[in-house]
Amino acid sequence: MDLIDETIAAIAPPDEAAMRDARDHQARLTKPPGSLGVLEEVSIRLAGLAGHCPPPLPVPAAVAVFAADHGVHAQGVTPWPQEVTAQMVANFLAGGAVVNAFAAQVGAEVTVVDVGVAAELDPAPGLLRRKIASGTADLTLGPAMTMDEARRAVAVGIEVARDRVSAGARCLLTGDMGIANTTASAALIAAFTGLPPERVTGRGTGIDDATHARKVEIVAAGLARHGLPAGDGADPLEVLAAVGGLEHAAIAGFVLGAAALRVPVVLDGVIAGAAALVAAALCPDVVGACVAGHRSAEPGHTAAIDALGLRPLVDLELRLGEGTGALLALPLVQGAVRVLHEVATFDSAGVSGKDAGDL
Ligand SMILES: O=C(O)c1ccc[n+]([C@@H]2O[C@H](COP(=O)([O-])O)[C@@H](O)[C@H]2O)c1
Ligand SMILES: Cc1cc2nc[nH]c2cc1C
Repeated sequence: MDLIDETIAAIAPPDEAAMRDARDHQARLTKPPGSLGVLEEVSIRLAGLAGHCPPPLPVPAAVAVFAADHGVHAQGVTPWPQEVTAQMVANFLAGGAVVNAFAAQVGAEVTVVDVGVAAELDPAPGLLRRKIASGTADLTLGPAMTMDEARRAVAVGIEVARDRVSAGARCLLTGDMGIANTTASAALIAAFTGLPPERVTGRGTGIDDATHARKVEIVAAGLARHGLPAGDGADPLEVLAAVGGLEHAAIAGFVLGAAALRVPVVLDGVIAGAAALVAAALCPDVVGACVAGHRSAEPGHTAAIDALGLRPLVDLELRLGEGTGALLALPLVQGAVRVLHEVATFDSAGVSGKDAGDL
């Protein structure tokens, strides 16, 4: 068995008994039942993932920003030059990007992973050089990746998840950087959900109506070129190789790796949503490890998290990527679990429950 198969084999469904314990415990805490809304559901899901209640506090946290370039950039789907990918990687490493500010705000470690940046990057502290290829090929002309490249990029993500957890992380967050990657994301989301390109293709970093119309055409052409959506029997890795990016592949692996280790993974925006669809197609139980950090402004992101059955914690019209939406959600996830550890029960605190018979 290779690393991908071994990782998938290690993923199991949520532990129902632990979820029941968490639900019962929530009902005994000194608050009206259900008053923490969606956060109660998060705490119950994380108990199911851990296999016991309370689950470990998701502290410390580590965000991995997977960076890669895209051959479909040549089709004019984004106003930004491709070299911005490498330039932003340098900015992340210098500590000057929004991801750095938000990570500092919530005490998360930042790792940047070059899984497919077109330019050669010099060694730097905080940079993992795991380049599989110097960007993908143009998905409208042929497969974006070979199957071997796709598998090796997924393996990179699995290894990064494993290494961050070995280094002590108890919560993983996805991040991405890749000019043109919202086009590949839209193609993946259309391929996995069956929704038409116009429903899942957004404006990415910001494009005018004419460029958006062209982007929808490019997504449609890419899907047609590869016979997608291919239906239930399709190999998810073939779909990934056909229209995905190297960072999508690595993030799919990162999600699989987190799920195998039963460590929660907070998903960022549309790129993570597309990658999580790949991971869930490979192994539906990965969803038990996933928390949707936020809802991105990209329409395809809502389609992806709906298909995964996930509810976003933060909804601020963000469309940056880098892991920024996941980082903003992190204190919510941590607070949800801390409640199970620290809040007194009605019995222990001597607080009266509702009178029997009251409505
Ligand atoms: O996370 C999101 O939902 C998101 C939405 C729009 C844009 N982005 C970021 O913007 C870049 C891709 O945008 P584009 O327009 O070049 O496809 C890439 O670096 C992403 O991290 C990210
Ligand atoms: C400046 C810039 C920063 C980004 N961060 C993530 N994607 C990005 C795209 C651009 C263009």
